[in-house]
Amino acid sequence: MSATHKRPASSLIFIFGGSGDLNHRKLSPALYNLFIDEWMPEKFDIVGIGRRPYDNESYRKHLFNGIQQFSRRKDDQGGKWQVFADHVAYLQMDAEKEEEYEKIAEIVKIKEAEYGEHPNVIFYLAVAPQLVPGIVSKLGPLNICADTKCTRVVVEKPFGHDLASALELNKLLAGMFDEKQIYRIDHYLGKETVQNILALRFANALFEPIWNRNYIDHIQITASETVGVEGRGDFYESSGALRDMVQNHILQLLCMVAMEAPVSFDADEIRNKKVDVLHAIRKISKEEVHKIAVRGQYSEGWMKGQEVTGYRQEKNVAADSPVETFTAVKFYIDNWRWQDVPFYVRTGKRMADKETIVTVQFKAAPSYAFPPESAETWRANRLTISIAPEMDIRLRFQAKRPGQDLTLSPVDMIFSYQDAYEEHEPEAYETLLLDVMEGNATLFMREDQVAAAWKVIMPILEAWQQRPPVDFPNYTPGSWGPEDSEALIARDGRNWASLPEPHKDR
Ligand SMILES: NC(=O)C1=CN([C@@H]2O[C@H](COP(=O)(O)OP(=O)(O)OC[C@H]3O[C@@H](n4cnc5c(N)ncnc54)[C@H](OP(=O)(O)O)[C@@H]3O)[C@@H](O)[C@H]2O)C=CC1
Ligand SMILES: O=C1O[C@H](COP(=O)(O)O)[C@@H](O)[C@H](O)[C@H]1O
Repeated sequence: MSATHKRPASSLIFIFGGSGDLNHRKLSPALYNLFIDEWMPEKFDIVGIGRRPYDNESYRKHLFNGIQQFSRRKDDQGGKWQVFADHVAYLQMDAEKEEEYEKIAEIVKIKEAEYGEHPNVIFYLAVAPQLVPGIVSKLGPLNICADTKCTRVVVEKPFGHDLASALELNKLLAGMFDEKQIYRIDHYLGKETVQNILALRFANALFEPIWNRNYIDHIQITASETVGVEGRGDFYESSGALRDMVQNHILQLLCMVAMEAPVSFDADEIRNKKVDVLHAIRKISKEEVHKIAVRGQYSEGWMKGQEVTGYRQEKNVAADSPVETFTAVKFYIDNWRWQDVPFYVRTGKRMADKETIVTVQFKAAPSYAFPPESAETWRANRLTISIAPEMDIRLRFQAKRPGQDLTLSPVDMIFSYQDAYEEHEPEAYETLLLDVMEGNATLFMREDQVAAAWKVIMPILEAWQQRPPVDFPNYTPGSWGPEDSEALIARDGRNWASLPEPHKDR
């Protein structure tokens, strides 16, 4: 997130996992769109790495197929794809074999000679987390990494499997690279609407005075998905919703909502402010986990007229899997701004709707002169930040309904990206890849942030591991998760907010 972007210096990008799903769906489309928008460097090359037997031509075809399915621009843009594809090559190698890394060193030498300069050399590790330490330790001896200015390594989430493995991975990376070279990616931070939380809070004088425990009743974050694990059973069995979504995306969203004002947009300043929030999250004791955290797993059932399998019937999933596909947690942040304000978060697969939203529920008016029957009062003021797929911000307040009776109803003031701007917003990975090429780490995770986020969830993970679930599967596809999730918030006299339909009460 630079104040202004400039076209990056020449870049040579190696994508470990070049034959994988993430590259097919997200990375290649993002690089293609950056190329069309003229953000790619004048001199660049992309080398996809994998064991599958592609040659350059079949690999480019495979990537174009991904563009047609997943890119925001799905065609060749009048021949631009062909020009872009000339910069793409495939390197078939087994990343677990040290001797094969010479091929990488060779390509770097060739490209240096071709460009007439030392390019940014970027290693994007789009592979399963268990491969990461091996790759990192084999890149070191190539000595390409010694150039701290130009060489960068991008590590996909999940960063480690738990606190201990994350610390170990950090140690390994620190032995090979300078912290400035390491880009721990969390694609939520590249989303326009997530970045806009900072603009909303800190570029307006309007919200910040009331953005605290005196005016805010509670905050909710929902990241629900309608998809199941979609062939990723192998990965998901060692993950689960808490590791997959809460440790990273949701805690990062929570930090954006709860952090103090930064004094600048310097990468470390923003990251310091965010890590302060993680450190202030109230430590959860194992004994209270069952009171503040809920887990769920989807059964087989129906969604939108289609029969869908249960999690335990997915490919590569154990028939008695204890892995959660849903979780809801109540956090508290022990600092002056947020003392005793609950943050309810929930995420799950195969839920009723795809929505990522932050809801800021303000307290009720202190005294209500209107007749009590005129309206429900406590939900009157609410700010809803829709991150995806809707991209808008809605401020809800009470208004008098037209007519002779004194009846109030909530109305929404809406800022919609689509209506407000003609420009198409870039995909998260476009922003993040451009930042990597430019060497800007503001939207990436620092090692202490990753560790602090693991510390927050470790008590839950440990308690759940000690007590396997007895009621799985416990929610049906197309629902809002297990009943316990409703109970978690209802016990506090509140309920989950879903995306408001504009003016539905009219
Ligand atoms: N898919 C997604 O939407 C998202 C994925 N991520 C993260 O990205 C990472 C990759 O995920 P995804 O793309 O889905 O996984 P895939 O299973 O689709 O891809 C794994 C990749 O790793 C490569 N690979 C595995 N073993 C080796 C080896 N020994 N040598 C060389 N290459 C190897 C595979 O290549 P080959 O089989 O050719 O050897 C393949 O390209 C994960 O950490 C995931 O959490 C993060 C956000 C979203
Ligand atoms: O990182 C991940 O995120 C996706 C959800 O991303 P979104 O941008 O579509 O909200 C999730 O499906 C996946 O399990 C997880 O690994």
